[in-house]
Amino acid sequence: MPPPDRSLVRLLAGWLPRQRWFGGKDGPIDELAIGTATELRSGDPALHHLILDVRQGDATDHYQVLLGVRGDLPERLESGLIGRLHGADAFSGHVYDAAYDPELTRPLLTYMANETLVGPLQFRRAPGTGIRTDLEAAPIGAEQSNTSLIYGDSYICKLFRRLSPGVNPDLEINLALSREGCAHIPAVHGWIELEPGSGAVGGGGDEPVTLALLSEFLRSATDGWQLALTSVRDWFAQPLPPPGEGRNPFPDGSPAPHTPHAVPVFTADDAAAAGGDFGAEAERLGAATAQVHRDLAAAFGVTRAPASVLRTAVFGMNEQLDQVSAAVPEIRPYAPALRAVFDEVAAEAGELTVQRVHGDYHLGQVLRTDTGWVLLDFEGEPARTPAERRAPAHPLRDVAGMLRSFEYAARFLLARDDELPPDAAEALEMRARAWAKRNRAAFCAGYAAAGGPDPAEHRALMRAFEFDKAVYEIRYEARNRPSWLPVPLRSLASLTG
Ligand SMILES: Nc1ncnc2c1ncn2[C@@H]1O[C@H](COP(=O)(O)OP(=O)(O)O)[C@@H](O)[C@H]1O
Ligand SMILES: O=P(O)(O)O[C@H]1O[C@H](CO)[C@@H](O[C@H]2O[C@H](CO)[C@@H](O)[C@H](O)[C@H]2O)[C@H](O)[C@H]1O
Repeated sequence: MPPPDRSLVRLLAGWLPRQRWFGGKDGPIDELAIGTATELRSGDPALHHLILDVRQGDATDHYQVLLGVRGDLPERLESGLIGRLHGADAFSGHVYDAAYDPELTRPLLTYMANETLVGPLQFRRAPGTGIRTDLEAAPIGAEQSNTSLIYGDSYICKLFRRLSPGVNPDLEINLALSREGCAHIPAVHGWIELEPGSGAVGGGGDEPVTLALLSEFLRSATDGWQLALTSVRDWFAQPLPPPGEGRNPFPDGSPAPHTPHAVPVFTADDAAAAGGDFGAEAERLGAATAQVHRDLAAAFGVTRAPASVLRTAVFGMNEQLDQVSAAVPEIRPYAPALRAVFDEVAAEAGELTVQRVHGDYHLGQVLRTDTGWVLLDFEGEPARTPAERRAPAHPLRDVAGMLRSFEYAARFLLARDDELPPDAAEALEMRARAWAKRNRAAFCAGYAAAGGPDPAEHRALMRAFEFDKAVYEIRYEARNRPSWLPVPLRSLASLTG
């Protein structure tokens, strides 16, 4: 019989690729090893903290797993089952994802409150805060790149799944923005890190490696994606006008659709009649975004980047497009139009002012609380390298990310419904365009009015950033959520058409 740790490795290698947060779905795992294993609790149930070193081709990634071990596994924990091991060592019994086990996740709060050190793990409490230790955790149900636990209704603890060397930008930026007194982020209460120089996670130099972030849970907040979708649903549900009575939805002169279900102009009155208009919220979100950009500039500084930096960035855009075209054939018809937009920016490239930005900005990363918008998840795009995520960029990259998200929200219901009769689909496509147009404009107006660079004065750059993000999204959807692929594809068809 193989030694138990080899059996554990085999179980983990079968389980890992099925996890939503696993970033290597493109290819097989060539080798999996347990990089570090730290026992956080002995007995039954036991808790082990593992860092898995996962080699795929030439690249090795590092994933964090909280591993529970129990003799008998209660039914409520079965969804996290990784497998069963027999033997006499610490891992014998049912091994499972302990993120789903409140008995095992509760001690993490106690450790953070007491700033405990266990082996290479360092539990930290944010300066000037206390941490309650009597709360039970439940994992959040959302589709995520990481796993977040909600403790009572007080805290949310994000366990980073794919680990990067050094301090995670989410922690780094949240701490820096707190110091600036930024009103648009949740309070940081604590974090977990791997001591500097542990050698795990590809070195990490003299910086600790961030493993988890504990923040204030904004219980009464609703995320921007849900709010936007509600508004789109209301707009789609407006009764269609009788044939011939439709008005052109595009005041800028685009041709009226040749359909008996032509849609009305999306004026503020129409929107109010539909209920749930998002325009004023989009404008406030634009203003909050500009304020966070201002605080990021104050915390980390700004730099003047020569034209060559933008040309290099455009080279990267074309390179990403090549890679995605090779992997996802559906993007190929749009490639010439995308390349033309990228090349236009490269030809006109001048000096740019760059700074730290959000990096993966979309409606799912913002929460509307009773008092205003709060921004979350400053980690950057999961597929980028740690250096790319921390590199200064033009703030309009974030604006472009959010404009993409308005496109997504507008088309989400449509692109995933094959059942619509063709003329209804055409009419709803017009409504989707009108909704996106209205909210994109409101967001940009709020952003510029609050002091951000005016997107209207940087049209070519905005288009390049937006198309680059769309290319990223097409790869993201193909890899992670293939049934969503029509959403960015339809939006590309509309934006390049
Ligand atoms: N402080 C918070 N309060 C309430 N909900 C939160 C908070 N932080 C995150 N969330 C919820 O968790 C979701 C995922 O959080 P996020 O930080 O974006 O994780 P991931 O990197 O895994 O996508 C968000 O879309 C939001 O709905
Ligand atoms: O939030 P994450 O850091 O995990 O970001 C990744 O997943 C996002 C989806 O959950 C993805 O965002 C895309 O889908 C959103 C709707 O679900 C949409 O609002 C965004 O505009 C779109 O980009 C994001 O790209 C990815 O990095």
